[in-house]
Amino acid sequence: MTRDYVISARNLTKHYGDFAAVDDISFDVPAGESFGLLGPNGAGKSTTMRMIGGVSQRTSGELTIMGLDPEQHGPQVRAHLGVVPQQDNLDEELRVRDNLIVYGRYFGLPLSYLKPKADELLEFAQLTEKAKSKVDSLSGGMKRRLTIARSLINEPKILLLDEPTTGLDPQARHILWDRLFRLKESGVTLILTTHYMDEAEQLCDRLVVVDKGKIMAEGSPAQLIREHSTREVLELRFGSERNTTVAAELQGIGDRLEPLPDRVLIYTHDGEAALEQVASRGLHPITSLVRRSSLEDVFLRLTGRSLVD
Ligand SMILES: Nc1ncnc2c1ncn2[C@@H]1O[C@H](COP(=O)(O)OP(=O)(O)OP(=O)(O)O)[C@@H](O)[C@H]1O
Repeated sequence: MTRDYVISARNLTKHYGDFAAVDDISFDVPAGESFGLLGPNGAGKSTTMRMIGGVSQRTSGELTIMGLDPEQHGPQVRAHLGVVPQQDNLDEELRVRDNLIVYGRYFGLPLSYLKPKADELLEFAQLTEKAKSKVDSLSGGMKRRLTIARSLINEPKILLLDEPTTGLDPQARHILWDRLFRLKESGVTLILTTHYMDEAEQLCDRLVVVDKGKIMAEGSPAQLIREHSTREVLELRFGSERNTTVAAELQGIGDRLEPLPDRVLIYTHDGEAALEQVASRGLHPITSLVRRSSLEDVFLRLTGRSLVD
């Protein structure tokens, strides 16, 4: 069966001593899909990525990449993979274009291929004008794009992206998302980890929600929201003292109530109607907001915690 999927994990487990960083997870990724692991810090996302990349040994379970076990066929598997690690590990001493060429040499690729390929990738990463700049003069977003360009030097079928936009400002994130979207359109399978629900919603066809090494739910962003949350959410702020105590007075409004330290969430199919009910009980929040449910709500529902600490 595994030949239908570019990645298959069965009961994949990784222990550090007694601690299960990845705890019996199974998933399959078909070719061309953009697949995400969404979860908070420490959920086991990077550990899973390292096992896929063949740089960390699993404790038990099965894992195949393009039908091959990365522990037994490391070089063949790596030839299909592009890897974008959580921390950029560019060669700061080298100029931008040379980073691509030197990296390509590790794969044994000839200069006759690498020179035009580097130019093509710089164009793709919108870094052509920076070709001769030193890496340390680039912004965070540019470094990230260069790392992605570098990961594409061997024309991988699968791109592993560990937290691709962590630490970037909104504009830099949007440029990056656009580039990743183009890669997906060109047929590259994207595997990404993120703790940003908006990133998961933007980029992932399908994702697994992970927490404490386990898969809590799996589906497309829309499916997950449909299955684990209501259509709308009414967010009320009563002030830090009142948010938790007011919950008793809100009982019965909407489908579910979630009192958080900074706000109260009311899950409902009709936020405006719920807000009217709140007012009819003589309760007056400082602010109120009706919004659509997001993956953040799914995560809160499944784990009782927020995605971002
Ligand atoms: N080499 C290691 N030795 C011991 N424990 C480790 C090691 N690497 C990771 N862990 C632990 O395994 C758990 C999962 O870590 P992992 O880095 O996979 O999480 P993550 O979901 O990627 O989060 P982050 O975004 O913070 O990297 C964490 O509790 C971490 O402390």
